[in-house]
Amino acid sequence: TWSTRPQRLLKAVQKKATRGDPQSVISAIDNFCRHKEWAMNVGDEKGAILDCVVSEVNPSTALELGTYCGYSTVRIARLLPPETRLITLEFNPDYAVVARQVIAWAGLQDKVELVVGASGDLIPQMKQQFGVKEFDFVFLDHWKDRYLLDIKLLEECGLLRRGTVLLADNVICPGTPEYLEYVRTNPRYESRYFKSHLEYTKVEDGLEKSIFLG
Ligand SMILES: O=C(NCCCCCn1ccc2cnccc21)c1cc(-c2ccc(F)cc2)cc(O)c1O
Ligand SMILES: [Mg+2]
Repeated sequence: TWSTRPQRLLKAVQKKATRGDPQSVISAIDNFCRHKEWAMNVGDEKGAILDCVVSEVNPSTALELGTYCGYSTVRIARLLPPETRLITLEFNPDYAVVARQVIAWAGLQDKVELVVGASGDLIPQMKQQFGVKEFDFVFLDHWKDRYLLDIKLLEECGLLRRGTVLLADNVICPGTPEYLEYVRTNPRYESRYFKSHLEYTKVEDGLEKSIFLG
């Protein structure tokens, strides 16, 4: 039976990275994706911007939509102080199996709660089921046509507060035009575009940082 790309990425982490060393896990994935097989991690260039925003926000409770193999999960969780938590949602159970092992290899499993399911079903459960009061930071990296629906859902569920920072991947490639239009024109958001490139390529892409003004 053939292995999948996420399984081959995990093998590269287990071969090249040091257990308990998040930076070595990040480097192992970036090297695999740059030199062996492209994969849709946020990557090192956009990842550095993600690091800056996470460090600036220093969130107590963070949400990631779209775990994939756990690359951005590790990037975010490695910057979180003790007693803070990152909830990450993944729709594809096979991706989740790989991501759990990548996150564990980095030694970050105590900071991360990986939940398998669809954002539309899980976001309304965040307060009751997951004991979340509100999110300080949200990283959007899932289905591009769900970004706008899901920030409206987060608003409706009272999960955003004045100052919550939303950071969206792929606003140029593959692109999220309705989302961009909304956060850039709605007076309840203060938005800024960070120009970058599609992971491991020269194609333009970028991150949109939007602060919810309440
Ligand atoms: O599609 C992308 N990501 C989403 C994958 C599926 C997420 C599913 N999912 C996860 C949680 C969750 C919760 N609820 C509902 C659904 C949910 C993506 C694609 C590209 C890309 C690909 C080809 C190309 F030629 C150029 C660019 C680059 C990226 O960086 C990406 O992120
Ligand atoms: Mg992405």
